[in-house]
Amino acid sequence: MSFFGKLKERMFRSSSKLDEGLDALVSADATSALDIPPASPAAPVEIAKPGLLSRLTGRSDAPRRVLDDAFVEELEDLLVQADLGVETALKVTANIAAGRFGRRVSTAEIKEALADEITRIMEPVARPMPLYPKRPQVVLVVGVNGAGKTTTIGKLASQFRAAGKSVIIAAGDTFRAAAVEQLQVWGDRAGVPVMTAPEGSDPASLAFDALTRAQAEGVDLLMIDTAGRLQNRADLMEELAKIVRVIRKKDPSAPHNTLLVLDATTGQNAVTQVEVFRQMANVTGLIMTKLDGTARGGVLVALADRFGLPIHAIGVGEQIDDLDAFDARDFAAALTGSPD
Ligand SMILES: Nc1nc2c(ncn2[C@@H]2O[C@H](COP(=O)(O)OP(=O)(O)OP(=O)(O)O)[C@@H](O)[C@H]2O)c(=O)[nH]1
Repeated sequence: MSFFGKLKERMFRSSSKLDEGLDALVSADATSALDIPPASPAAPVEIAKPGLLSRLTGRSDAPRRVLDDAFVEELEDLLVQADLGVETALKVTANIAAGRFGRRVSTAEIKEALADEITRIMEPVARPMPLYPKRPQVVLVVGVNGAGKTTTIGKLASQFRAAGKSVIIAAGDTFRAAAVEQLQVWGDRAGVPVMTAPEGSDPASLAFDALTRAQAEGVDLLMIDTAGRLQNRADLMEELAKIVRVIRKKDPSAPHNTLLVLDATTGQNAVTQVEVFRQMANVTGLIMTKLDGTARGGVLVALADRFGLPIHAIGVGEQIDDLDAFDARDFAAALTGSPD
């Protein structure tokens, strides 16, 4: 199945609030759409004519609604509810209204305009994780507990292996035995060695050992998992800083990527997480998990608009191949329910 097909099917298994909301927005006024005069005499008159005439003229008899102040306000509200965030919602709505204000618009036109706006915001950030000739390339993976770090590392490792790269994983969340075990399971699935350390031991020392081994073996990629206990921010910050300090003793240019894994189902909370982790680490890219089965994917638009950080991939399921490259137009189409 195509990326779009899979994304659309999975993203909206739980139904898109945005898609349905847009339908409701326009049809809310549909009965009166035929009777309302255009707001501005200069505006083109687009009166829906049902039946034969509309078919002969090629015009759609889909419901239309005048794009007026009330419509703009409702659209803003809808976008805020869809997790785009207030700032982005206002900007996107203003851009859609520009040039259309006072005109009758159909749902299809609004969806297309919205998809275009979202694509414009997302296109610059839709970037795969860069691969460098530098060996080993050190990839630090950060994010709160449960965001999907372990799963994402497993999926990424599997994709890198399939692309012919050699990979080592370091299980840096040494405080949770279950997290280490889980990573080992993913390592086995991906066919990648996982380096572990005794429970409660120093993750920085594990990272150092893992980099030493990766250098000795000439491995292409070293992926370092980290803890995600945000409850004690100062400790976590120190832990991440120490990992970076220590691996830089072996390679001053490391880490080459710091990936922040975010859970789409947390909605606007993801914005706070980006802010917090950017203070703790030099985040170079994002991976958004659990886009399947959530109607909260709109937060990605807010993140792109606000931070401009590359979105390397999205998680659309729990299986090893459920990690896809991020495609701006496909995402916008899936989110708004506009045609592919
Ligand atoms: N539906 C779905 N579930 C996912 C996805 N990614 C991860 N999960 C699930 O989310 C849960 C948490 O994922 P983990 O990979 O354990 O998250 P973590 O960030 O490593 O969490 P800790 O191990 O607690 O630090 C697991 O049940 C995963 O199967 C995804 O893209 N879609």
